[in-house]
Amino acid sequence: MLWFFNQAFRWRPVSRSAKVEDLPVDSNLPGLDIFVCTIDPEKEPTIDVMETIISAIAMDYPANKLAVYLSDDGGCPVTLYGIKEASEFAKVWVPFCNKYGIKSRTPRVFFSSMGKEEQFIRTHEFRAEQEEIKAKYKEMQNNIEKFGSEPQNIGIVNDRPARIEFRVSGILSNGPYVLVVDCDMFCNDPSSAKQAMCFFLDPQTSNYISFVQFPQMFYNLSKKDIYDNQSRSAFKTMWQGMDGLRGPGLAGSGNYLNRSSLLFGGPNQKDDYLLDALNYFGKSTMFIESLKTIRGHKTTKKNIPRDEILREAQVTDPWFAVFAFLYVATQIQHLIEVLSGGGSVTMWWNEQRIWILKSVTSIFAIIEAMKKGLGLKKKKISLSNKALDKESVKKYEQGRFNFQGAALYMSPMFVLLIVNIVCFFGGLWRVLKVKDYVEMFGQLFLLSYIIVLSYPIVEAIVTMKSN
Ligand SMILES: O=c1ccn([C@@H]2O[C@H](COP(=O)(O)OP(=O)(O)O[C@H]3O[C@H](CO)[C@@H](O)[C@H](O)[C@H]3O)[C@@H](O)[C@H]2O)c(=O)[nH]1
Repeated sequence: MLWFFNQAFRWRPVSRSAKVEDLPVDSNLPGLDIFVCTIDPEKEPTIDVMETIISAIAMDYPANKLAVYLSDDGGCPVTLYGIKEASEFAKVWVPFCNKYGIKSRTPRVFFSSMGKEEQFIRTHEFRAEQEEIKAKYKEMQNNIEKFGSEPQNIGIVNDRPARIEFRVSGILSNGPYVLVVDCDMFCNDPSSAKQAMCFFLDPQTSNYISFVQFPQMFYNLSKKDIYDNQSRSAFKTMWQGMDGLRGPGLAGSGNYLNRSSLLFGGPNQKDDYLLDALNYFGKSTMFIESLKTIRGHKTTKKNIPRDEILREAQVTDPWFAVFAFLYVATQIQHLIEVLSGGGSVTMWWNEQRIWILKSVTSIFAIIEAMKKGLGLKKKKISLSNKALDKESVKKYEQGRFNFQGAALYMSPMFVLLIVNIVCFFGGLWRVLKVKDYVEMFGQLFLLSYIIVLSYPIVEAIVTMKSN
């Protein structure tokens, strides 16, 4: 069944690329508001949040058309202090990036080994300026760190999520397009905003595109990537597959959105909401005025031939009737997808392992969704920790699985695995006794495949190395 439904992703994958040179001149580009939100400086260190803010400010987009908002749901003094420091630093950082055409516009990336290629064939003047900026960068970091070391500056004043960026920005800058990023993300290509505009401003795609989703990637992946964190299958196979069907889903962040679609539905939605605006959007007359501006907004569209900005690829997969053939073919198909994208056999193996883990542990998501559907669950957002735990990072880099803290989530996996192991030995015993090799071959093969795939969990159970 799973195989069957998954084929939909392969029917008509679409891979898109944009030609920013064909966009209208900067003065004709529409406004863009970037939203970043944070809540807890202990889980989301302010220094890191400011990297995200600086990379957003440094986007290759006309300054008078770009507004960056940071919402602090925790209302912490250190966040306010941090953004003042970051905006001061941005005053030197952005001109530097523009002057030298820097691509890695997140200072942490530029000053790390990831930014090495930016250093090639550079003048003395560049090096001198770079040193000056590095000193200012360090100063900003030290100041924020010092301020954040005082307990009264990192306390959460208000832990009720406000998420008011959308309304506030509607009154202040009201950009017809918005970008949403988490506070631990940064953009690795400053032209991404312009690339997104290619889709919004193209007369053909603008009729049906409400958002442009960029793939999310981790920058500190280890070579072994045992947890399949690079999410190749999500952003290559699934998102491109959905794009060719009825369009991909939102990935939560990393998406440029048409503000009008967010407010009123699709780009062609009628004005019903505006007719009863007070009811839908509250009593702020200023905000309602801002909605009218957005509704009436006409972007300067340039007639770009569609083929020039979008490239599409179509693949049709054959239908396999025999189960064994289906199984082998699926594995080969998966392997080819991984290898053709520059991946390795280890990556293919890790993807299979994590796929099983995710499939089995998704039982918890199903329970959560059911509770929510039945109204048994209060709305609560649990925040993921972004502060690096050195011990866990070390384990990850060494390619060692870390099950600490995951005991509950792993329990269905443990149970299934133990059932598998028992069945495997039961099957072996039957083969030796009854000698029905042909009948048992398929079952024993599948059982051993799952056991080998789950080796790290078997090891954890046997040695009880982790909690
Ligand atoms: O009450 C809250 C809770 C969260 N956040 C912010 O929301 C963002 C996302 O929260 P996080 O815990 O980081 O979510 P993750 O589970 O790590 O990320 C997943 O969920 C996000 C929200 O849907 C998506 O944007 C990501 O792509 C996806 O990886 C962060 O910037 C948080 O600071 C708030 O501002 N207020």
